[in-house]
Amino acid sequence: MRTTEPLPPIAAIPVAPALTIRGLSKTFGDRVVLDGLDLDVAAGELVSLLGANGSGKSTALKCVVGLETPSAGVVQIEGAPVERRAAMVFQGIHLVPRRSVLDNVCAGALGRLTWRHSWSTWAVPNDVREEAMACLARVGLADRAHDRTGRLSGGQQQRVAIARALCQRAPVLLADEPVSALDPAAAEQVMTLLRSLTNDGIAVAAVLHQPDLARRHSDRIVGLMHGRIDFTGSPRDVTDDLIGQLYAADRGAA
Ligand SMILES: Nc1ncnc2c1ncn2[C@@H]1O[C@H](COP(=O)(O)OP(=O)(O)OP(=O)(O)O)[C@@H](O)[C@H]1O
Repeated sequence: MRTTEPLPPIAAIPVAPALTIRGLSKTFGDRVVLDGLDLDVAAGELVSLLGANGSGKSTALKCVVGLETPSAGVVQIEGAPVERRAAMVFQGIHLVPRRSVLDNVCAGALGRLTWRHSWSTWAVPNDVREEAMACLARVGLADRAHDRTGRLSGGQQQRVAIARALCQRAPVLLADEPVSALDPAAAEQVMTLLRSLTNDGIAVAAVLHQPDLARRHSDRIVGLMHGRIDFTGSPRDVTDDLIGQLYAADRGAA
């Protein structure tokens, strides 16, 4: 099922979704990468974004989290401007390997600490360390809190990155190819974890290159083509044909 119908304007939405994107556009030079993207993700929903290389998936997430500045459009979290309220995990994980697992998770709280606190652990208040420990317990790694992060496997490090995102207390978690570098068992574990976060009311948007994982773990799958939504539907409705068309039609966009 293809949907080309635009989503309603923000003013007409009775209860704001966790994440609302309207008319999001991004150009790099004369290249249009996002072309009026509309997307909602509800609290407690996991939405997977599929699309060929270059279709604009990562750019869309970066615009939400503030790593790119949109050329046009509106992004809101719970009906308000974004302001650091979306957390992001990446394929490349982006932890500090020499620091302890707990230090890395505490870093998620840095955005809300005063200038007197710093990356140094002794300056991190006890309540933040306790919260970071709870986030680590949530991802099943409390027993590794004092290990050097670089000693953990890729799948474990991705779970630490998710714990750091939880420590940010963001209602929206964006995951850009979170399992692309992982073996199948670790990928399954990370997707199961992301899925479980929706039970806590977190809205999750994940860019994936694995349609099977998307089908098994998502509430909704969105296909992106040339920076616009090509289709959106439940995993049951997103057929192999539809996915095949998504990748075939966009071939060469990257
Ligand atoms: N900072 C940038 N400057 C110029 N072009 C960029 C920049 N970032 C992204 N692009 C271009 O925008 C297009 C979309 O990139 P994006 O990373 O969003 O695609 P994607 O759908 O996530 O692809 P992939 O699946 O390969 O990660 C690509 O052609 C890319 O080269």
